[in-house]
Amino acid sequence: MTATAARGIAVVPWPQARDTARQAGARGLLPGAETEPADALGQVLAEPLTALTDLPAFDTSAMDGWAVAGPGPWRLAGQVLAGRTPPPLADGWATGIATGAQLPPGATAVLRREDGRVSGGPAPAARTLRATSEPGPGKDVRPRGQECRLDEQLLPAGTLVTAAVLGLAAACGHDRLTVRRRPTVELLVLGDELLTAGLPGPGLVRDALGPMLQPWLAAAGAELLGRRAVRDDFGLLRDALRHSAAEVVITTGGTAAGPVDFLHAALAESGARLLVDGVAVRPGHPMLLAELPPVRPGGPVRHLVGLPGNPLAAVAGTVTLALPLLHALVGRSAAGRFTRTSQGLRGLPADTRLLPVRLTEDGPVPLAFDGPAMLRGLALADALAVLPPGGVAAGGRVELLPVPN
Ligand SMILES: Nc1nc2c(c(=O)[nH]1)N[C@H]1C(S)=C(S)[C@@H](COP(=O)(O)OP(=O)(O)OC[C@H]3O[C@@H](n4cnc5c(N)ncnc54)[C@H](O)[C@@H]3O)O[C@H]1N2
Ligand code: MOO
Repeated sequence: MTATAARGIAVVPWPQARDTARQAGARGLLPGAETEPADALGQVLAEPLTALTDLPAFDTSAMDGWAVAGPGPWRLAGQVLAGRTPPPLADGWATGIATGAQLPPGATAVLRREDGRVSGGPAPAARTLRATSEPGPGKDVRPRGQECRLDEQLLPAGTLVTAAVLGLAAACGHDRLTVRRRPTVELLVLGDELLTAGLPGPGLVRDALGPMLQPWLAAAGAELLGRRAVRDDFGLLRDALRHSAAEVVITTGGTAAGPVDFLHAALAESGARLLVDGVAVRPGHPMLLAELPPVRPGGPVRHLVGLPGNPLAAVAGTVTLALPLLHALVGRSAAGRFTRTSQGLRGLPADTRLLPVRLTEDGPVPLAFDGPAMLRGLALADALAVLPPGGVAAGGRVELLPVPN
């Protein structure tokens, strides 16, 4: 029999929940805008990155030494430094050249400094260059267009702009990049028992989710409009949902069936449509995803991700629903990360298990303190391993999900 969540939607298998979040985001793909490259870091290319030039843009010396024309020995004429435009080189002549300098027209190869001997008088033209090891045609030359040609597509739309992408974009001549606008996010932290400073006391716990989710979501490309504590009050929560200006509202806590777990009721009163209400995964079982009606008639649909209050369960909800939704809103390609495990990894009979692991030479190693209310294992983890029902046998393939870093 299919397990059913309290509000009547079937609890879905973990892969289906993630797909639903991706599809919801893809329906709301955000527009692209041109930006300064430095501001594009962590955002996603809205258009393919194409080369604005051949790379290299000119035939380039790959070594310090001499540009030579034809077979040796050669007579010597001057030198070419990086940044200069050299005169042509006639057959039988050589010129000193630096790594990265433009090869003179007529040069056929580069002779490395350590492979040549110069003999003869003090005047350069009276000197002769001989090779201890004759360079074949094109040796140590990076020919124009070796890396790419003008207009060639280098990266597809959907690529995350990393430091390496900024470097490549600069190398091929870009002064602006077109990236998707960041999705706006509001984080609502629910629970009267939560403290934002000081020591946990009787019945009181420190809010562990605000400090973890805020930087994590920002690093995932969200524009945080704010993080607010919302008391355990139905009306306050309903109004916070109704009026949030964010495209994605993320709540923590209140997803289950406790006396002050008002999230389902507040969603119902706000006119929300549940897309996921409970997932066959541990931890994180009561996570949910909903569409929220626009704040003003005709405005865009908003989304709500309800993360369970137990901290590791909230992490599970983040990787299952929040990040796939946010990534799909900006069209970020959903490339999976996989590894092999040398030891068997124990799963659950019917649910997916998300397990904090360290990555070692032998594959993922489970960390202790992986209970739903704990973060101690996660804080040492390199990833969360996705263990389908029944687990993964030794030698099997395991999907890895990101953890906050
Ligand atoms: N009768 C049932 N009880 C519970 C069920 C269930 O199916 N039936 N599911 C359990 C599971 S699984 C989880 S996970 C939790 C989810 O609970 P809620 O989302 O309603 O969260 P709360 O009740 O508000 O809090 C649970 C737990 O987490 C602590 N918490 C909450 N927010 C934070 C925070 N920001 N930082 C640190 N700790 C936080 C809170 O104090 C509670 O200890 O429900 C089970 N119960
Ligand atoms: O989803 Mo809950 O995390 O199993 O405690």
